[in-house]
Amino acid sequence: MDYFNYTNQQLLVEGVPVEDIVSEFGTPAYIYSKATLERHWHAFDKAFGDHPHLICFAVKSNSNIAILNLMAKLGSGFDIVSQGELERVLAAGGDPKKIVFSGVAKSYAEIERALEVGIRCFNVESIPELERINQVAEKLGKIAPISLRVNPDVDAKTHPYISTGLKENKFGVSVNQAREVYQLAKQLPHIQIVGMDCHIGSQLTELQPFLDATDRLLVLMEQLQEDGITLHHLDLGGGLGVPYHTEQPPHPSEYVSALLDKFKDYPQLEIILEPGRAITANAGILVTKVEYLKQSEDRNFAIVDTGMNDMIRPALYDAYMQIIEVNRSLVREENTYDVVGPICETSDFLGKQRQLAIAQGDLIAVRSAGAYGSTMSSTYNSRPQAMEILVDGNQIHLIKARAEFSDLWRLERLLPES
Ligand SMILES: Cc1ncc(COP(=O)(O)O)c(C=O)c1O
Ligand SMILES: N[C@@H](CCCC[NH3+])C(=O)O
Repeated sequence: MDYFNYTNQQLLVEGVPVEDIVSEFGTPAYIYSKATLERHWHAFDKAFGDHPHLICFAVKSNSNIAILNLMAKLGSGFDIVSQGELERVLAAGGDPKKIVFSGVAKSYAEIERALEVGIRCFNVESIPELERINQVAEKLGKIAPISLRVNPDVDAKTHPYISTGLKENKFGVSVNQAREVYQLAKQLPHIQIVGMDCHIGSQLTELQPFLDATDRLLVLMEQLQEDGITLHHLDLGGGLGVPYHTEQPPHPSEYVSALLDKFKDYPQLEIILEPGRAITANAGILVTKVEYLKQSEDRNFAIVDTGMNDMIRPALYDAYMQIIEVNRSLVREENTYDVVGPICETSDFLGKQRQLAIAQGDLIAVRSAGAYGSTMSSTYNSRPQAMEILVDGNQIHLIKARAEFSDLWRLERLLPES
């Protein structure tokens, strides 16, 4: 069941007309469906059956505290990449024992805080980071659980900016060096080796790169066994894509069952996944109002009240996001529009050359906006970020209000009078 659908040509979220939500709260607004978030999380979790596993939701895809709280209630773990994300997860009631900490630049303070709260493990991305973790753990009198992020040198066949598993990328330790690094880790007194991880990229639409990466990790895991190192878990990262347009990525259940095929001989080995986009993207839309329709010699522009400050994916990756009318019962002439925002940048577009039947004042929605939308937003041009709303059946929750203008400079200071 799709919780975003049209009834009488009105866009609804879990049965609630988007127009009603907007008339109460205004625009621009991210609107999420709780039932969709839950369904997507369960699709991963259930597909594992009895095999030991942990779904660690990638916080970077959507870090709204209400959504993290929802994930925590489902029993989810979390993949974090900063102390900020750690504090959010804790504030949302997440269990520290289910947190894995990725990222290439963990600071002393971040490592200290993570050890203090007792996270599940550090996904270590380099030798100097390993040494730093050992040093901080020694200072605190603790043993740090670690997994080594292995860069398997697999082409994820995605946009180059979101491909992470090639040897020219900054992430992880090369698959050829990893055995040595594990040897080093074994000798460090405040390090406990618990696993191995990889993450080869985001918005992957094919299974093969995931399977190739898994094969490489399994070979390495066997070699480590010869070296007297037994892993408790393998973490295969996130990255499963979603249909933004014409893509046909595998369903989470198909993806998990293809992975599980590789682990038939390892019934005790816990598998961790770090999905972000596949849980959140299609659980949210970004609703915006058409301020102006402008005709130039060359184009028709639909100028809306949100743009790259709230949704940067089209500007950053030339990403295609579907744009739909909220009320299709209105009588409007259909036209081809570039849908652009208010920001003073030529890259400030949400979509180009789109067929839309709209007039000034109408509402339109950017689909698949639940992932990497609000989390990548900014206040550029001093525009408060879009509010966030979660629909739960017939209940509508404002989960992030739109800032007042004065909030925008709350941390800034006037110079003293001279
Ligand atoms: C280490 C790590 N894990 C998980 C994710 C989540 O990826 P996705 O949202 O594509 O599932 C990312 C982002 O690409 C990541 O860098
Ligand atoms: N932010 C990206 C994905 C990168 C994921 C983080 N490693 C996107 O919107 O598609």
